[in-house]
Amino acid sequence: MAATGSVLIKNVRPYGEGEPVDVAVTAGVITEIGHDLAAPDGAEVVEGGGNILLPGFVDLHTHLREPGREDTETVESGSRAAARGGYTAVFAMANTAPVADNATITDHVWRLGREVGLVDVHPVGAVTVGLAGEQLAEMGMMADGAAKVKLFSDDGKCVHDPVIMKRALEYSKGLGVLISQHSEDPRLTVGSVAHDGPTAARLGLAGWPRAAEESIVARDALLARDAGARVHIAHASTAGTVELLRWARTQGIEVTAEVTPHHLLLDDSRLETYDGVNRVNPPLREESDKLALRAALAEGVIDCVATDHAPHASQEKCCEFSQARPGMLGLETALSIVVETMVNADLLDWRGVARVMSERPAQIVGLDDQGRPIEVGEPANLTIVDPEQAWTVKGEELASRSDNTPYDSMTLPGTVLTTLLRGRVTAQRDGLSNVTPNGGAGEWL
Ligand SMILES: NC(=O)N[C@@H](CC(=O)O)C(=O)O
Ligand SMILES: [Zn+2]
Repeated sequence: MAATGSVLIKNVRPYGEGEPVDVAVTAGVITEIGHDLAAPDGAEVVEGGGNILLPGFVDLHTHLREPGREDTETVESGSRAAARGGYTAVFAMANTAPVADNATITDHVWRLGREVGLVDVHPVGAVTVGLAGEQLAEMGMMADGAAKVKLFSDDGKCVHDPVIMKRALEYSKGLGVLISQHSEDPRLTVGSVAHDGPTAARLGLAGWPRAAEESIVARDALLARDAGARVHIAHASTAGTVELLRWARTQGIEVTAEVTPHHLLLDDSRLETYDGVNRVNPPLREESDKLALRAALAEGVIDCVATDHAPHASQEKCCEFSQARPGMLGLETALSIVVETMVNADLLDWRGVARVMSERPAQIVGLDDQGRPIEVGEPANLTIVDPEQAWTVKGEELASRSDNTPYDSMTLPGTVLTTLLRGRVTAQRDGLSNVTPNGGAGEWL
């Protein structure tokens, strides 16, 4: 019998640096890193094929849809999608049905995640009851529950009332937790479906102005300053938000921010087809915003990548653009989009990928067992990535229960081969690029 989590990972290059090494794992912890290590008795051997070893990714923004919309995603299907994407921890947003605004629900989601066991599922608690923006939820009860909720958000909706947001920030400081704000002034986005720019005007789509986001980012930075609290900006989407973050940092205000893969790769030129798959909140912006977001991520002004994985049923996405639900899948394609937009553009090296996909998100929420360096004594939350191997996305083949990926039929660079959670293999592709005929990505085992 192999000890729990007893694995020998052969032939991998931590952070893509140096000669390949072996990594031995016992009881979920890295016990040795070196050349030609012998497998401990009964250990599972994972062949790395000379590929890159990174710390497992941490997603601060995942929609798992359980409870309530299990037809589109469950904790299990979303966990599988996460593991295949190289993730070892995800933060499951609170806009479920019922809303995760109390400890009964956050603890329920946490337990479901534990039972599935493919990824650490950290439920996000709602900031306000029912996401209605009027009355603060019992944040303390959720923080003290079994799930030990660390991140709170009304995501999908903005905590719009400044008085409520001020109070929530004060509470979050006292509780040692973090609020992630979906920055959108709802009075500026009534009926809006697309970025407020020339494309939307030409296509006759109601525009969502940059100011709807930026005014809330600025306001919340000031509220955080006055409360002496931290605040996190979900899915930053404009060049102006980048400038505001930069300004806030110069003031010593503790604002962190995430960017989604789709805002790094796509822009509103995608809307020409009126395909509902491209509808998302905040909307795909202009090329200049996209380039500013990439530069900000490289520079560290934006801290991390978060997927905003938002599964929807096909009948909710296939309709006329303005009727389609906003949101797109992200977990299984995030690494590839980061490779395409950041690594292949020489904006990030693999240390940088580890920083934005794993280390910074873990630090931002205060996870002490994720986003750790690949060193002896650290938990073996790891992912092996083949940078040379491309794969073609097929919506219906994804582990997600939904198939609303904007990358359907696209061939993307960079493939996740194996993911390990505390030394246990949670996802594995069959075959490595150097052994798979045609260099195509192998099937998931
Ligand atoms: N991003 C989206 O367009 N949709 C998200 C909510 C959100 O993150 O705003 C969803 O829950 O579907
Ligand atoms: Zn949102």
